[in-house]
Amino acid sequence: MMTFTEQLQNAWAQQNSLLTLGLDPDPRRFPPHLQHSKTAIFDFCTGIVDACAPYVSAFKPQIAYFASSQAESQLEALCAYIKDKYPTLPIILDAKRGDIGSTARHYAIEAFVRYGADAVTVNPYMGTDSIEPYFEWPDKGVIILCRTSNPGGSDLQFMTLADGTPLYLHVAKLAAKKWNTHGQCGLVVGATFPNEIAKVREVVGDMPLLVPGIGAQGGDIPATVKAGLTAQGTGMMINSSRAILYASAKEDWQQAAAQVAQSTRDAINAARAAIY
Ligand SMILES: O=C(O)c1cc(=O)[nH]c(=O)n1[C@@H]1O[C@H](COP(=O)(O)O)[C@@H](O)[C@H]1O
Repeated sequence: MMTFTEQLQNAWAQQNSLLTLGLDPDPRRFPPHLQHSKTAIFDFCTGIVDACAPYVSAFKPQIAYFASSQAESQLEALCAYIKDKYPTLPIILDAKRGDIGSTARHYAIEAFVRYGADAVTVNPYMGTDSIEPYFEWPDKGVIILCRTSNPGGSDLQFMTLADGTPLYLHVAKLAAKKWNTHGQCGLVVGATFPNEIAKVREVVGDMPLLVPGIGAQGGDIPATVKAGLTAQGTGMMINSSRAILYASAKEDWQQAAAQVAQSTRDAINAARAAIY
């Protein structure tokens, strides 16, 4: 079996894309003809996945959007659909879980066994023992919150330790030096903070970065790419969700989503080309 990072590297090259498609299905924003079916969430997400697959290198379903609609079975079906139709494109389950080890083990089973995800996002603020259970799956990706894209991300993550290191950089160092024993760790660093992306890149070598915050949150693509690219010209899963998913709520919803995915991929690739 391929590891998450091998899968990711292959997908970056095969697709010539660093774009991750975020799957955050909000039924109120679906095209009206899809809204009333019992499988609306599955139908919408698979429609978007099929339209956008040529332009992306990973999929990131956000679990809260499914759970809040009692649609976990549709998330299971969606993950199975992606595995079957796009087996080379990794699934990152965005769950941001964090809990004591015995409970975290169940979150890991949920992500890797129930949904068959290739990677999961986790919250590291309960410490080492809260993320260790995920490492019992040595091939799976564990993507750790570091410098999140939201405005409140600065409240705690930007506080400085006694030696002057900001907390988010301390997390990056722990991830690179202590937690990355299987080489399958990644870090979340928001596109809304390109300066911090560059600082994280300096301390973590080629570790993959999940970078949400372009599109609906207004992050700057060239600045983001410049700050986070590795020497190989890859190293980033740049996520966009709402700007692609809800490009149109009319009959052209799939074409409109594909168009935004394509132009986002192209903008990222133009920024890569300007550097290498
Ligand atoms: O872990 C994440 O994916 C995440 C971390 C972060 O710092 N900021 C952030 O926006 N996200 C997620 O990334 C997605 C961003 O969605 P859009 O703003 O619609 O592109 C959402 O699913 C968020 O939950």
